[in-house]
Amino acid sequence: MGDSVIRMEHIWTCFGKNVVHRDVSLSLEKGEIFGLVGGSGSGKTVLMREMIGLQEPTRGKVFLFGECLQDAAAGRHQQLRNRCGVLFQSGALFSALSVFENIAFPVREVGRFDEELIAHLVRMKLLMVGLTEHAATLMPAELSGGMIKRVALARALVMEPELLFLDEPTSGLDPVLSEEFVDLLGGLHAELGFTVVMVTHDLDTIKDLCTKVGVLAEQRLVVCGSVREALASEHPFARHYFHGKRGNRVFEGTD
Ligand SMILES: Nc1ncnc2c1ncn2[C@@H]1O[C@H](COP(=O)(O)OP(=O)(O)OP(=O)(O)O)[C@@H](O)[C@H]1O
Repeated sequence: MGDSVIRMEHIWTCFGKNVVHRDVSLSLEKGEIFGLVGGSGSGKTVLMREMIGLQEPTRGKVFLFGECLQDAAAGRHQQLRNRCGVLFQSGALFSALSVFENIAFPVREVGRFDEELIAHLVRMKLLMVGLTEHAATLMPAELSGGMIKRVALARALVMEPELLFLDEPTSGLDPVLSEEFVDLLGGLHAELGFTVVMVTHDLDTIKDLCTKVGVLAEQRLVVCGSVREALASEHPFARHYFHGKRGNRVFEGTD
């Protein structure tokens, strides 16, 4: 328990009368890949924002790297966030900046690295995500969907985060590119050992990558365990989700 990268204790989130989370608790250990699933509007994004301190739950406590965010002094949140990388759903690259400047952006924000080191960090991360140095000179409009994801991943990794947040990392990719991206992530995870929290609708990603799955339904985390536990859940949403036509095809042979 002391080694949890993230721990949430009895989280309630309410927007006026809209109760989004009702007593949600979870704990993630170092190196885990956590996949968060749930219907549209079930509160996946809000829960992820609460984990990183971008949003305050109505009740309950969030511990990031062992520190309680609610008790942490102002300014400390940013220091803790600097240990995290975030990849937003659409890639969210800055369209007016080159690939180089996009990847360098988080480094420049910290503001204590010289140009030589920045260039080195950017080059390393480009190679890490399977792009050549030539890609650094391109503008986002010149990139394919798969390349955008890779650049966004390079940017999320540039500060060598211990914890990576991915919001639907394979959305918008065709099955082949999606599989390539999942392989890339799996390889980098094995090499670098970071912890991952991802929101995803993609059952293949869950099967191939996730060590733990959380299912949000009816304001609660109705499953929080291994893929096998998720498959065994009796909750109607989980049953429908994992044992629909597609689920059965993806998880065939998994017990
Ligand atoms: N700032 C806010 N003010 C009021 N309501 C909000 C706010 N942010 C989120 N909500 C509400 O919280 C609920 C959960 O939203 P959230 O974006 O976390 O869902 P989600 O599971 O990520 O959905 P999707 O899969 O469609 O992206 C929704 O009902 C949403 O309208």
